[in-house]
Amino acid sequence: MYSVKEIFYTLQGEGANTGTPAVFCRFAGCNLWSGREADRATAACDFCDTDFVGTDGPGGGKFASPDALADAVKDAWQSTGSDSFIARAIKESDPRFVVCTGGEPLLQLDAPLIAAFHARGFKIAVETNGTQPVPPGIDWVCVSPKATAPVVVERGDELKLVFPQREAMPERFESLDFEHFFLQPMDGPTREANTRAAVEYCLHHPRWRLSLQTHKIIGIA
Ligand SMILES: C[S@@+](CC[C@H](N)C(=O)[O-])C[C@H]1O[C@@H](n2cnc3c(N)ncnc32)[C@H](O)[C@@H]1O
Ligand SMILES: Nc1nc2[nH]cc(C(=O)O)c2c(=O)[nH]1
Ligand code: SF4
Ligand SMILES: [Mg+2]
Repeated sequence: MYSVKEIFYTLQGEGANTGTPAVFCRFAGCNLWSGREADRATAACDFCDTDFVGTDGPGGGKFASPDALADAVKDAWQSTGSDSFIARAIKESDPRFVVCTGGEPLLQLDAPLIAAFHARGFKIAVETNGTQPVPPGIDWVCVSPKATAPVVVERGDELKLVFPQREAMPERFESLDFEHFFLQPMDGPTREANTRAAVEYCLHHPRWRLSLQTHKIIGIA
């Protein structure tokens, strides 16, 4: 059984794949925060910008099998919500991309679900907090470490650090085995100052690049 908050089709807004069309599969639940505001101040991760509680979002639900969830993701591919726009011809040969996020997706994403996505022609990306081992077969691994939480994932495609975090400064991570290193300004009341600080850090440490949450800038999901 998989618990999914929401499934939606949009452009990846962050990191090296920014601008890439993808189905987002947002799994419910996280090991670093309950998702309740009352617990935020004492949570291991206290700046989360996401509602991942329950299964009540668009396309969300409880899925009894890998095939059921992978079919729902496939049905969401190219579902733009504006059907009158153009007649859509979905080519089986087109690349398909699913971003598994949450919540913490690696509490639920397992080998049978990876196989079910691949069987439907999807490349699979994951957005993870790095505290859970990554199962084999995932095509793109994005790790976003959180201050006090132990990181067990030491390699991947991109390391995307929300900045600044007092106990997770970039120097702690730059010896890990990632292809891309990004700083993403922490959204919230100090977002503008955080953005200026991230720009400054990248200018002084050029192996780090800036990741903006472009979907928020342009007002898409
Ligand atoms: C909501 S998390 C879900 C996936 C996973 N639990 C994780 O933390 O990577 C998706 C991405 O949003 C980032 N994020 C969460 N809250 C943020 C905030 N306030 N500002 C900027 N990025 C944030 C996370 O660091 C992560 O890269
Ligand atoms: N457009 C868009 N891109 C994203 N990249 C990572 C997201 C996430 O919440 O994991 C996200 C999201 O919520 N929307
Ligand atoms: S680890 Fe990810 S999903 Fe969990 S609270 Fe932090 S940002 Fe949100
Ligand atoms: Mg998001």
